[in-house]
Amino acid sequence: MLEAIAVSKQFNEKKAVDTVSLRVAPGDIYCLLGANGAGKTTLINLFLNFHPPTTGELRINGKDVVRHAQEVKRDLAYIPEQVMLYGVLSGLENLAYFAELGTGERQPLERLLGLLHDVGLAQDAALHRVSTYSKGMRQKVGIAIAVAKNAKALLLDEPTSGLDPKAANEFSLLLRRAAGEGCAVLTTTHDLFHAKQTASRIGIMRQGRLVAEMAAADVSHGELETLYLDYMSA
Ligand SMILES: Nc1ncnc2c1ncn2[C@@H]1O[C@H](COP(=O)(O)OP(=O)(O)OP(=O)(O)O)[C@@H](O)[C@H]1O
Repeated sequence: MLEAIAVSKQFNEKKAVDTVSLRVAPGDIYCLLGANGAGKTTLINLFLNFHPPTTGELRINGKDVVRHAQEVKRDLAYIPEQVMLYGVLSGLENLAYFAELGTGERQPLERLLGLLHDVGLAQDAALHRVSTYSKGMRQKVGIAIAVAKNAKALLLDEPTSGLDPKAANEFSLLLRRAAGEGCAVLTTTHDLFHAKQTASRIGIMRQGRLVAEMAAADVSHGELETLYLDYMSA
């Protein structure tokens, strides 16, 4: 469970996040939409405890992310726009390293290969250096790391930007699978189509505020686009 409770973040004169409350239950995929500068990344970074909120509270599985930073880290996985992996290591070696870092235990080779297979990374590719990978392949290793860690909460910042439609679709399926295993997923995106395809809930941010929330099933692609543009021009 991810919870933001009346969270604000002020940077000097700028209120980047303004009194935002939201909740992402286990099994939910919550997509945050909003124009450049709306505050989406800042909200993700607050959950990651990259900086503390000015007011309000953020909780992961009921624990305050600032006061219980170490415990929360164990439950959490993060996939930024560019997944940070060691380029000189293979996908398999990266997974082995980060899975051990995340769980404190060395993972058996069969499990690691199984995870990479499950996220759709071919075995020969898994043995190549990550520096030769496409963005989509790096994202797959990122998801495999999150699954290996048994993350209860998954945060993603524009994960599908720059992915081709097939890779973006595969990525959506992987997110759904992670959610199906009980993970609470919060992701930002500029891609309305991806949001509608992937999310169970959609939120729209504008100038730091969460101005709309809806169940993805309650809107068509067209309605979501109209609603989004209405909010952006309001
Ligand atoms: N560390 C910082 N110091 C000062 N201002 C910041 C900082 N981080 C973000 N901001 C400001 O906060 C506002 C929200 O930025 P944020 O990156 O959260 O927006 P966003 O919705 O993620 O935008 P984008 O879609 O372009 O990624 C912007 O006006 C930005 O300039």
